[in-house]
Amino acid sequence: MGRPIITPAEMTAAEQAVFDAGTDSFDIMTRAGIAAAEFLHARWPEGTIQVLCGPGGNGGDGFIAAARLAKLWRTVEVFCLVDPSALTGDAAKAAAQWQGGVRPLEAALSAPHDLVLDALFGGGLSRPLDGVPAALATRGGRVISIDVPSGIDGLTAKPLGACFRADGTITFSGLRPAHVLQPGAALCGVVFAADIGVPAQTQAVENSPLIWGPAMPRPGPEGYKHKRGHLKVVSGPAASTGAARMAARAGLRVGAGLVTVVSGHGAMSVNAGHLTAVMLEEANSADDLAAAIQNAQVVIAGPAAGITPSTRANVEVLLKGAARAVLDADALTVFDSHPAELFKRLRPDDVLTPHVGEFRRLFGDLLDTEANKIEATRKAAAKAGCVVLLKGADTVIAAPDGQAVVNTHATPWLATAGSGDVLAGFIAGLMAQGMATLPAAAMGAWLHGEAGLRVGAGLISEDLEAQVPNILSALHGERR
Ligand SMILES: NC(=O)C1=CN([C@@H]2O[C@H](COP(=O)(O)OP(=O)(O)OC[C@H]3O[C@@H](n4cnc5c(N)ncnc54)[C@H](OP(=O)(O)O)[C@@H]3O)[C@@H](O)[C@H]2O)[C@@H](O)CC1
Ligand SMILES: Nc1ncnc2c1ncn2[C@@H]1O[C@H](COP(=O)(O)OP(=O)(O)O)[C@@H](O)[C@H]1O
Ligand SMILES: [K+]
Repeated sequence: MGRPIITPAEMTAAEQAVFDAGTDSFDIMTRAGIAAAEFLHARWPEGTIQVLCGPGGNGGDGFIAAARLAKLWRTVEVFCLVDPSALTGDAAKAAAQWQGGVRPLEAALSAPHDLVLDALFGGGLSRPLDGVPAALATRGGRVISIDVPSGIDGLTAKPLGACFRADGTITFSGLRPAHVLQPGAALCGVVFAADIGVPAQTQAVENSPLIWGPAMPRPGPEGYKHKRGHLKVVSGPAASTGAARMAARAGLRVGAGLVTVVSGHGAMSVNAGHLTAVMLEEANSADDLAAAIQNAQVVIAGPAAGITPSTRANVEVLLKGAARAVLDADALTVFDSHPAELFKRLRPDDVLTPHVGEFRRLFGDLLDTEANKIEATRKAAAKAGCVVLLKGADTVIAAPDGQAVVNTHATPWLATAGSGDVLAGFIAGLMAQGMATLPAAAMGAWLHGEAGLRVGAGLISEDLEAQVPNILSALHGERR
């Protein structure tokens, strides 16, 4: 599985279960502090360290880490927001482990150092940083944060105000939403999740080949094209056919055995002039489309389809057929004033692939009312009754039963016209070969990100599919 993404509430429940089973909470804090010290020491083996401790558990981890770093012969100075005599519980016990002096936090502002270990606030952040913590957060320099960079809310992934910008973050048991969702994720640096013996239950994971690798389609010696699935892509009108063709090529690249663009008469000649391995079929009415999709396993509708009554009629026809549907772009926007008309037709194995604008049109203000993008996408999937993939630097894929996968394996170079069409093609091409919708969406998003990373600067959407053979060969362990 990928790394679990745990909410603070799930973490608290996991912690409680461990305590109920007899483990001392200070033992857990000790493991956390030691893990933090070892993470810092392994990655940043040189330089003097300022450890900044807050008044709660995060500060407790900091004191334990300071003691461990000193044992590793690192030069450490400890600064605390409150007088150590004011600390209580495990934090007080942790402070007692630190043999050196403790200076007031303010003194850190002018003390020379190479690295900062930020142990001010983690899960207990209750208000924006102010005063000395805010000044320390914004002064720059190399920072390693414990749990989350102080000032960021672990659940919403949003800074409450001033916050640290870390080069590395060590957290425990799994990731928090702030480590994968923006804007928090961009402020965490490299994130390491240490096992401290507190296993948490969650339905959200970070995307990884570990999730879908075992289900990757791969033709055997008995394979032939009809066995690898038939994907059909509904073309836009004559002046906007490129999106459907890019989706179609992407579907073919990931292994669909047959891919056909279904086009109205007016766009036939332009499609015919541009298609080679992808086939072409004419459909001029809803009935034609219903007949055309009968031999398809998966259909894509929406890319550059046009916000027109015929796009809406096409979607309604598709959702009556047996093929699973991948609906993107205009196929979503045509339902913006009556989304319930779409939702009642969707089946659990269909997938919607909105960007944030399209998501808001269908699902209203979920992104504002829910705690974070994972929760918003989950609610959307439950409302729509199918898989929803909400695009972005943090792409969230959720199923109606609450399972969620977050893909951060991507690059901002993917923010370019047509890149979403290619993503829809990857997902649909994998589904056509029989992959279940959620893993196909997760694998499609990962492939899309990997292709984007390989192309890098200068990327245009047409470049993405050419990366697929090398990526798939690597995933299948085949030499090229
Ligand atoms: N969960 C786990 O399994 C494990 C958790 N562990 C560690 O414990 C951490 C959670 O500890 P925690 O609950 O004590 O909260 P923490 O973040 O230290 O802060 C609370 C204190 O800060 C204060 N305060 C808040 N905001 C403030 C502000 N802006 N400015 C000033 N003060 C502010 C707040 O005051 P209050 O809101 O009560 O007024 C309270 O005194 C967690 O992040 C992890 O590092 C590990 O040890 C092992 C496993
Ligand atoms: N900053 C970013 N970092 C990583 N990926 C991004 C970023 N911005 C956009 N993307 C990805 O690029 C694609 C854009 O899709 P979309 O908005 O539908 O564009 P289009 O409609 O032009 O195809 C999505 O897969 C999205 O996740
Ligand atoms: K912190």
